[in-house]
Amino acid sequence: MTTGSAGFTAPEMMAMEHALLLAGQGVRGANPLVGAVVLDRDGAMVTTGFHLGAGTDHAEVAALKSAALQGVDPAGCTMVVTLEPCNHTGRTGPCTEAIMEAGITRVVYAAADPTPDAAGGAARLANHGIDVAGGLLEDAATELNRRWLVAVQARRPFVTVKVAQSLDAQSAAADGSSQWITGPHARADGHTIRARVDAVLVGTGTVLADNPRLTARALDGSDASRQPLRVAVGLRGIPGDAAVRGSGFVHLETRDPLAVLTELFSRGVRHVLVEGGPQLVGVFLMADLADELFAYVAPMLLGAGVPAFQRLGVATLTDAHVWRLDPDGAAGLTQLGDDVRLHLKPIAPPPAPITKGL
Ligand SMILES: NC(=O)C1=CN([C@@H]2O[C@H](COP(=O)(O)OP(=O)(O)OC[C@H]3O[C@@H](n4cnc5c(N)ncnc54)[C@H](OP(=O)(O)O)[C@@H]3O)[C@@H](O)[C@H]2O)C=CC1
Ligand SMILES: Nc1c(N[C@@H]2O[C@H](COP(=O)(O)O)[C@@H](O)[C@H]2O)[nH]c(=O)[nH]c1=O
Repeated sequence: MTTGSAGFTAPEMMAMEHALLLAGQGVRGANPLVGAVVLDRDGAMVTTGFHLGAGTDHAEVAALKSAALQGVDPAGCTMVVTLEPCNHTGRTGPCTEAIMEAGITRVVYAAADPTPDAAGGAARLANHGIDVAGGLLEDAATELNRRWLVAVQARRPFVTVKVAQSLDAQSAAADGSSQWITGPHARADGHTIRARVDAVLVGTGTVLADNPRLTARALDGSDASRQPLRVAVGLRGIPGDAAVRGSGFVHLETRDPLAVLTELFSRGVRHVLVEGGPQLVGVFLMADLADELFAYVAPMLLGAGVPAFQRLGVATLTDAHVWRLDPDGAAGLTQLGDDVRLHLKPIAPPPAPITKGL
C-alpha cells in the first residue's frame, strides 16, 4: 500500500479530477460527497458513480452497479475514488467487500476516511492483495468535505440551517406573522431537506409563534415515507396541544447548542436541520456550528419585522460572518418559482461568542 502524490498514472489523475466533479453531485449531510471512476487496464474510463446521500449506494458500489448494467466485467480494473473505501456495514454494506468481489486489482483514493467505524478500508484491501495507493488530489478531496470532516471529528451531527426571508431580510412581519413569505416551490424544496435529515430543530419562540408541525411532506400535503425527529430547543414549556408533539418529538430544555448536538448525536442523529427561528439560527452561527446554509429569499418587502438572523455578535464589518455560494451538494443559486435559493458554505469563523443574555 502506498500513499502520497507520486506513482500515479496520467489516466488516474484525470479520473480523480472527474471523480471530484461527480462527488459534487451528491448532497451534503450525514455522509460525505464521494465520486468514483473505474478504469480498465489501458486507463480508459469504464464506468462512474457518486454517492447521493446517507442510505443510498456509496460511490464505489454505484460505479460497480453501473458496470453491471452495461455488461462490463470490472475484474482487473482500477477503482479511482475520492474517499478511502469504507470497511463497515452501515445503512449499506462495506465497499471493501464489493471491490474485492468485483475483482478490482488496484484502488486509488484521495483522502483517508476519518470515521472510526468506517476506517481501515485501505489496509483491508491491501491485505487482500489489492494494490492500494492513497493521497491523489487529497487536498481537493479534503476541501470538498471540509465541514463534514469537522463534524465527524467533533462527534456531532452535520448542521444544515434553513431560513426563509423577505428581500429586506425579515423572517416575519412586525406582528410576528410569517406564513408564508416564500412560495410553494421554495417550501416544497424545504420539505425535501426535512425528508433527508435525521432531526429538525426550532427554538421555543417558533413553536409558540407558529405552532409548526415540522414533518416532511410532499406537495399534496401527504407525509414523506421517512420522517425526521422533531426537536424544540429552549427553556420555556411546550403547550400540551402543540402540533409538534407526538411520537418522534423531543423538547431539549437547554440554551447550549453544543449540548443539543451532543444529545442528538447520542440518539443516533447524524444530520440536523435548524429551521429557525432567527434567534436559534444566530446561536448556531455564533457557535460555529452551522455547516451549510439554505437561504430562501422572496421578492417581498416587509419594511419592519423579525430580522432573519439575530444574536450574531457583529459590531463592525470585520466581525461579519462570511459565506460563499456552494455549488457542491446542491446548486449555489436556484430559482424556485418567484423565489431564489442561496446554498452557502461558511468561510470566515464567527466573532468571539457573546455569553451575556444566555
Ligand atoms: N421565515 C422563517 O424561516 C421563520 C420564521 N420564524 C418566525 O420567527 C419568529 C420567532 O422568532 P424567535 O423568537 O427568534 O424564535 P426561535 O425559534 O429562535 O426561539 C427563540 C428562543 O429560543 C430559545 N433559545 C435556545 N437557545 C438559545 C440561546 N442560546 N440564546 C437565546 N435563546 C435561546 C429561547 O427560548 P427560551 O426562552 O424558551 O429558553 C429563545 O427565546 C416568529 O415570528 C416566527 O414566525 C420562525 C422560524 C422560521
Ligand atoms: N415562514 C416560512 C417558513 N417557516 C418555517 O416553517 C415552519 C412551519 O412548518 P410546518 O408547520 O411543518 O408547515 C415554521 O415554523 C418555520 O420553521 N418556511 C418556509 O419555507 N417559508 C416560509 O415562508
